[in-house]
Amino acid sequence: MRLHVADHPLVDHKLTTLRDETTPSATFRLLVDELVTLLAYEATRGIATVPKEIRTPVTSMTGTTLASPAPLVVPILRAGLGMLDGMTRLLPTAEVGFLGMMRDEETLKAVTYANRLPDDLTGRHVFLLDPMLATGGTLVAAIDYVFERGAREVTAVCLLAAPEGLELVEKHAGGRVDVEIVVAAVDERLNEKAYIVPGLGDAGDRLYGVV
Ligand SMILES: O=P(O)(O)OC[C@H]1O[C@H](OP(=O)(O)OP(=O)(O)O)[C@H](O)[C@@H]1O
Ligand SMILES: O=c1cc[nH]c(=O)[nH]1
Ligand SMILES: [Mg+2]
Repeated sequence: MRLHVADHPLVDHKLTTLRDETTPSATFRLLVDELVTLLAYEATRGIATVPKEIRTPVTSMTGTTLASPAPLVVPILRAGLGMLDGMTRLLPTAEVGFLGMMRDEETLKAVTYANRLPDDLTGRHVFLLDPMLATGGTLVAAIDYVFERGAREVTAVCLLAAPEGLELVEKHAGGRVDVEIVVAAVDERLNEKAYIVPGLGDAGDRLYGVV
């Protein structure tokens, strides 16, 4: 497993406003979108390409284009949905699948309640989108889900990760070179309710309201 922590003043600046409890939903959504675009640049660094012959107005040349099959972007509902537009803006040829997962706040286990993904993901590079990697239960389940369907490579794009969650993913997929996590920041710890500290609260609620 590879971990990439974004180290950029713009990311830190936007993340600070995102964390601020006085930031309203509308601004929160805008910031998530902007942050994902910045992270997407890093997350797509290893994307497969093939040479492409083209003619410029001046001469012919061998350029580069994305390889087939197209990458699959999978937001993990609800909160991951707030990251979708920022990702597809940079990767417009990607296809999109959906995974609905929620953490049971009693057991902290991830429960899958919706799945709209192709059954066969053979050869696909899957980008999982979820702002929060807390205990890691949700991400581990999502990684298993797409690998069981034949995905070639998984890149998880998250805003915040807790060390405990990274450890769980490492334990589960540590030996795999085909798993990468790209994150804006790694926070201090989880609190007694398994919320990330200092964190930003419940990402889904801050994006879409309390359920
Ligand atoms: O790492 P874990 O401990 O599994 O927790 C992280 C998960 O919790 C949040 O979703 P939540 O269950 O709150 O659903 P929501 O997006 O609908 O709010 C978050 O968006 C992750 O999916
Ligand atoms: O801090 C946390 C942990 C899980 N889910 C969230 O939305 N926030
Ligand atoms: Mg939530």
